[in-house]
Amino acid sequence: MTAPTATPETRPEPLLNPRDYESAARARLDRSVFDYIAGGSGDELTLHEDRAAYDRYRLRPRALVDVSHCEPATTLLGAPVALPVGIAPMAYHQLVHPDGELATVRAAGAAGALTVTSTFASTSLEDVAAAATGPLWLQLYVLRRREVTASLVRRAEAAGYRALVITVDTPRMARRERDLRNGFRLPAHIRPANLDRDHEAGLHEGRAGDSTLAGHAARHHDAAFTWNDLAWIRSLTDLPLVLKGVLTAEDAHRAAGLGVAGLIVSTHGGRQLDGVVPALEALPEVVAAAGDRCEVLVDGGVRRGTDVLKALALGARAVLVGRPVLWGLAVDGEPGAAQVLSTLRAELEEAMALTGRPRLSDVTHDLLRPAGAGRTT
Ligand SMILES: Cc1cc2nc3c(=O)[nH]c(=O)nc-3n(C[C@H](O)[C@H](O)[C@H](O)COP(=O)(O)O)c2cc1C
Ligand SMILES: CC(C)CC(=O)C(=O)O
Repeated sequence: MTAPTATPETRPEPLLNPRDYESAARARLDRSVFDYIAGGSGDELTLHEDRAAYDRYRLRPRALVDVSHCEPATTLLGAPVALPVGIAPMAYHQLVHPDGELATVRAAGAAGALTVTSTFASTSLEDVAAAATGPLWLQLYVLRRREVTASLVRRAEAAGYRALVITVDTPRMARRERDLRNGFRLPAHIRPANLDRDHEAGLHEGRAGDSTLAGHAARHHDAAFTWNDLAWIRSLTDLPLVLKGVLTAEDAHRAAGLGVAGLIVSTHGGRQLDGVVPALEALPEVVAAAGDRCEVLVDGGVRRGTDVLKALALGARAVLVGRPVLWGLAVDGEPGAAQVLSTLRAELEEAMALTGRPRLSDVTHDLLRPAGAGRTT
C-alpha cells in the first residue's frame, strides 16, 4: 500500500522523545493545565537543576563486551518488573485525557513497569487496580482526618496494592507562581475520586492570584505528621512502607531504622522546596545511609535512557518518571503513555549496549565521571 502523499509542510513530525511529547502536549492543553504540570515552585531553580544534574555526568563505556542481549528486568520490593522505570504518582490524570489513570496504568502494565497511584487520582484506586497488569503502589498524603488515611490504607490492601508510598515533602504545598498567576482550579468534571465530598469542596472555584490546590492542601494535609506517627501507619497494615521525598542521609538512616522498605529520593519534580539539593545529587548519600536496609529509587528530570543508567550507576534501584507520562497521555491517551515508556526502555537498552553493561549488575559507579573532571573511581 502506498503511503498517502504528504508534502514536507503537511507531514507530521514524528514524536521521538519526551521533549517532543511535551511540545505536542503544550499545543493541545489549556495553558493553565500545561503550566500546572510543567511548573515548579519559586524561581523554578530546582525544576531546572533536577534535570541539569544528569548532564553533569559523563559515561565511561567499556568496549568489546558481548552486548547481543541487554536485560533491564529487575525486582522492586520483591515484585518482578521488566524495566527499572516506573510511573511517579501524579494527581488528576484526567486533566490531560478522559481515560486518565486507566490509560496510564494499562500503558505501564504493557511495559511491565511499576505504577504509583496518587491519593489525588481522578479515578478510584479500585478501578486503577482492576485495570492494572503490573505492580501497583499507592501514594499517600497523610490527611488531617486520620480516618480517611486509614480507610485509604485498608482499601489499598483490599485492592491488591503492594506498597504504600508516603510523601514526606508536602506538609503544605509550595507557592507555584504559574498556578497563582493562572488562578489554577480543577475543571468541574474532575474530582479526587478516592476521597469523599468533603475533600472536594473548594477545588473547583478559583480566582487569579490563587490556586485551589494549594488552599486544599492547606486545609487537608496533616502538617503535624512526624516520625512518631509513622508507627500509626505501621499499625494499620503489613504492606511495605516507602517514603517519598527523602533527600538526606539523616532521614534515610532514621527511616531505615524504623523498618521502612523503600525510599524515593525526590524534590517532587521541583514543585516543593525551591533551591533544595537536586535529587540526583542527593542520591549517593541516601544510598550510602540506607545500605542494604531499603531499596532506593529516584525521580525528577529523567528524560533519557542515559539518565536512567546514570541514576542506577549512582545506586538507585529504579527511577520514576512523572511529566513525560502525562505528556504522552495528553497527546495520544494510552498509546502515547506507552510510547513514552517504550522509548525510555529502548534508550536504556541502547545505553547498556553502548556502554558495555548488558546486565543491571554491571551498571556500577565506575560508569560515570563528572563532566570536565578526571576519573573519580
Ligand atoms: C502534575 C503533577 C502532579 C503530581 N502529583 C503528585 C502527587 O499527587 N503525589 C506525589 O507524591 N507527587 C506528585 N507529583 C510529583 C511526582 O511524583 C514526581 O516526584 C515528579 O513529577 C518527578 O519529576 P518529573 O516530572 O521531572 O519526572 C506530581 C508531579 C506532577 C508533575
Ligand atoms: C494535588 C497536589 C497536592 C498534587 C501534587 O503533589 C502536585 O501537584 O505536585
